[in-house]
Amino acid sequence: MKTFDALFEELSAKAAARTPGSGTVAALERGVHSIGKKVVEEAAESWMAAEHESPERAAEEISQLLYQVQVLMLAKGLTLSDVYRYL
Ligand SMILES: N=c1c2ncn([C@@H]3O[C@H](COP(=O)(O)OP(=O)(O)OP(=O)(O)O)[C@@H](O)[C@H]3O)c2ncn1[C@@H]1O[C@H](COP(=O)(O)O)[C@@H](O)[C@H]1O
Repeated sequence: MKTFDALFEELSAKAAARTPGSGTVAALERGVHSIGKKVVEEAAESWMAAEHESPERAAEEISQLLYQVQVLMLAKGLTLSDVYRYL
């Protein structure tokens, strides 16, 4: 099972290598504005799934939110440590 930290490592490597075919690389090329909208979209879908759907569906939407948050971090050049220091 993939963890938050392992996913960030994977996405960082793909961003650095500009891996062809990577959706993450494509999202980074679209930029912060586009990624920000995906964060908001997935946050709303997580909320709606939590209110109206099953725990499994909520978990699926939340996983997509976590992914989009990591893409936003990469777009801003942030590391996990940059964020964790505020937890
Ligand atoms: N966890 C995710 C993940 N969650 C969501 N998404 C993408 O985020 C987008 C949002 O999904 P939506 O629900 O909005 O679906 P959609 O409306 O059909 O998609 P869009 O039209 O918005 O693209 C989709 O295009 C998904 O591909 C993800 N893309 C990648 N990952 C992970 O990131 C890794 C690297 O991915 P690549 O960079 O594509 O190789 C993968 O191995 C996965 O583990």
